[in-house]
Amino acid sequence: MTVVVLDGKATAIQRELDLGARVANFKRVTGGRIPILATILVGDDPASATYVKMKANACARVGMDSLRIELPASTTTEDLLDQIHSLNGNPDVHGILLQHPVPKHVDERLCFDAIARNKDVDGVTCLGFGRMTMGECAYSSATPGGIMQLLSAYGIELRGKHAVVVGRSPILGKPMAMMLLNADCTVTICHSHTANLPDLVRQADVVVGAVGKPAFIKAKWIKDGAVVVDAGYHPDGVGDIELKPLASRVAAYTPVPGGVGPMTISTLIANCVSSAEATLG
Ligand SMILES: Nc1nc2c(c(=O)[nH]1)N[C@@H](CN(C=O)c1ccc(C(=O)N[C@@H](CCC(=O)O)C(=O)O)cc1)CN2
Repeated sequence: MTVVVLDGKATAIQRELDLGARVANFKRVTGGRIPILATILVGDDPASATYVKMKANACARVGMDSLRIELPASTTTEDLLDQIHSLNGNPDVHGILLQHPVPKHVDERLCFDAIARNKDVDGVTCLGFGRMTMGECAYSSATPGGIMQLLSAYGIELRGKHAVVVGRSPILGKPMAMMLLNADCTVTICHSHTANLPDLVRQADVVVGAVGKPAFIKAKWIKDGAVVVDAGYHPDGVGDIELKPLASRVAAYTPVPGGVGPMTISTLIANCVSSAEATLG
């Protein structure tokens, strides 16, 4: 059986070429303005700091600017809301990224939902989720949007397939399930407390690991010929799915690293470029 490696790194590099051309065109038609992504990092979680840096680097690669806001762990919900409101009102800023997770004492949902609809390029607001679910125009949530782009880039047929999403987080599992539903999949949403998880995963034509627990989904649960998407990112190149034993008997799979992660970042950047272009009228 031919096994397709869904190479997110290569696909994201390819996509960045197109984004670079769009940014250059934006500069040309605006007489030199540059799309700007504002990133907000609250606290000192080293992994979050790395992801924000990776996003700023991606902005630079396509010719965009980033406005990096770093706030101490003691930041209150009110302080963070003030920052977001100020960025909402800043005409030079085209997109706002609030890195998740924020410290526990901060009301993350309230802060996500304070991001203006036209700057929600990370697709984290309830409004954006609702609009996307209803098939209305909205910026896609970065990781699920990146996964859909990757599946499309490799011509993976989704219509009529049974997709099992393991995970139900607001920025990953829930929007992923809705995007697959909108792509005509039959979708089952599971999580770490689902009683008959192995039986449900065994039925999947498409499995998405989005549970946030290292190697939680076992290779033996997954049927031959399935499409396997691992959205987990844990130290030492471990995802949410036990991938190694699967690599020779599935139809396609995303490697970790180099699969979903780079597509998350390129989707955020693509949404920010689209937001800048939308200001051109
Ligand atoms: N506001 C958000 N917060 C978080 C999101 C998000 O989409 N929006 N996702 C995750 C973390 N994340 C981005 O923020 C992220 C994680 C991993 C990668 C990635 O590319 N990983 C590489 C490997 C790491 C490396 O090279 O150092 C890979 O998979 O190849 C990108 C983004 C939580 N928070």
